[in-house]
Amino acid sequence: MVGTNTQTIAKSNDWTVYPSPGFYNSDCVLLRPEESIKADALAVEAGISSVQLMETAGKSVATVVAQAVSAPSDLAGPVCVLCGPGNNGGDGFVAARYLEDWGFPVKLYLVGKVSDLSGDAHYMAERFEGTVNQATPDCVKGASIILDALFGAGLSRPVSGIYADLIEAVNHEEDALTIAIDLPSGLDGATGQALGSCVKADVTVTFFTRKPGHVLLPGRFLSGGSDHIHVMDIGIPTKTLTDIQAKTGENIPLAWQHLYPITSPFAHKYNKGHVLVLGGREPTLGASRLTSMAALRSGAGLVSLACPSESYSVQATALTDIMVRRFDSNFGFLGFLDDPRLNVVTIGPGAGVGEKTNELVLGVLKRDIPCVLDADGLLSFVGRSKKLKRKSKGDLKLVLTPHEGEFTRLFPEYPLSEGRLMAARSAAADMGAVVVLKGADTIIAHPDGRAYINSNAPTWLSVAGTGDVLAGMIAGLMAQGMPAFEASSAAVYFHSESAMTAGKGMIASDLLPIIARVLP
Ligand SMILES: NC(=O)C1=CN([C@@H]2O[C@H](COP(=O)(O)OP(=O)(O)OC[C@H]3O[C@@H](n4cnc5c(N)ncnc54)[C@H](O)[C@@H]3O)[C@@H](O)[C@H]2O)[C@@H](O)CC1
Ligand SMILES: Nc1ncnc2c1ncn2[C@@H]1O[C@H](COP(=O)(O)OP(=O)(O)O)[C@@H](O)[C@H]1O
Ligand SMILES: [K+]
Repeated sequence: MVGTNTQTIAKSNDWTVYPSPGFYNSDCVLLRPEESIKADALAVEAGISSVQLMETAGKSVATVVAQAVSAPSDLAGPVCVLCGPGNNGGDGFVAARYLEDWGFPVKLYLVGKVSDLSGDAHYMAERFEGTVNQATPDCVKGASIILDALFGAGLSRPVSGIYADLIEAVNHEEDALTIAIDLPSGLDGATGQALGSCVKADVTVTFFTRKPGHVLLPGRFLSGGSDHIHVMDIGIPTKTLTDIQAKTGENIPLAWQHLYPITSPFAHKYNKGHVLVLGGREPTLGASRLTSMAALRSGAGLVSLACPSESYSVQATALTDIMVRRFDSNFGFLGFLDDPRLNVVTIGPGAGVGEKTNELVLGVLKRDIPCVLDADGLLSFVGRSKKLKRKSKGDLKLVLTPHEGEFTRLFPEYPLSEGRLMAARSAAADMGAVVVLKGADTIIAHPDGRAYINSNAPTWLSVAGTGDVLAGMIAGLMAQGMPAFEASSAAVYFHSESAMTAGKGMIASDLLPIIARVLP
């Protein structure tokens, strides 16, 4: 892992000054359908013919099919290739040609006529020497393998009519191995949502990079799951990514490892940051304890838990490694902020929803101290989220970590029904803050439009208190100088890694000792 110590971490959020290497790397970047069509066009401009791209794409699909079976003679039924009206269908014709050459029993079905096809797809259809059959819903019956080449990046409206009937027939054929070319037909590659009917693929073969729809849910599952999505190199030069300037990526270490705080040999607790967590009130006292311990386990030098007098003795008794401090009024809490070493405040877990919490948050923001706002800290702003707005110039100082329920209440103007990615991006841009929209495909959005989609969370991470742990991890990394967007992304990734290590049946406090083991 490449790193830098906290002394050298740059203070800027201008990503043209600090380019995120992930957006220029085909392993990390996720190209939206129109961006992937642009990548194809840029490759053609660079001198690679579009026919060659399609030839390589179709051949790579055939290779994946061939690798999935030990020998063509092992197949009980044919390989059914379903071709649609565009270039995705063209890929299907190429794959069918190779598979026939290699001795596979191929049956190709087209919606419409060869003469309706145009461009490269028409050219590839002419080159196919086998029979072109008319596609009907019955055609996939008894198939051993179904190659789905109906629609890819060019899907432009909800699927209906004969296409919907075909897709339903494909999904009904449960014994067949369904392999989607580029995208399962019907999947919106930008949002991960089905547009009308959608193929449920076992395997997806895509080209150059993954697309957001392969990582967002339900698209990831409709594509066969992360381990069954193959990305094939078809000769598109990586340098096209520099021109495309895509802003969506998969949340993997490549995205942020260059800013990860590596502890210098001269480090001591006072230069590894000091996190202040607002302690809770009855009955959710444990939440802020989880947050403060997670911040400490993530490498913060010092963590203090500031508790209202009524909960002070319980919290002080329960915690050994955290400095527990008492306050009697909001004024008292804000007094803690005068400590110049304190560099991140976390408010929310178990804090209580209402005026007191609202005032505390506004007091922190007024002092311009970096702040992670979770749970009750967010809910205290329902109906008045505009008060959280930050100017997005300079360092980002605010991270909001809502789950879907909190997001919907806080930002009714950005409905999740239009896609989680878009909703998180809009809220981040509006608030001038990092928005971490939690879920099985957590999205980390920056006000400038960049966003990472997380894909390594196991289902068992969804248990009470794990969100409190995440808030502490984000604060812990920010305290060590990692910029808010990258700290949030890294924390989300390692939070899921910790859950993977903890295993099924884990509870939130199990994560705490594991965090330090999974962090670099
Ligand atoms: N352009 C290139 O150079 C390459 C393209 N490739 C393939 O080309 C695909 C993109 O090709 P296209 O842009 O032609 O798009 P598609 O083949 O995905 O589909 C576009 C066609 O479908 C129609 N259509 C869209 N939505 C529909 C709906 N709901 N119901 C009925 N018809 C609908 C459109 O009118 C158009 O005719 C990629 O997904 C990939 O598979 C690959 O061959 C690699 C190279
Ligand atoms: N289906 C799921 N699969 C994997 N992780 C999930 C799933 N649903 C939620 N999570 C994760 O579990 C955590 C729950 O956080 P949150 O909802 O804030 O819970 P709490 O408030 O109880 O701590 C988040 O990190 C979220 O991303
Ligand atoms: K397809």
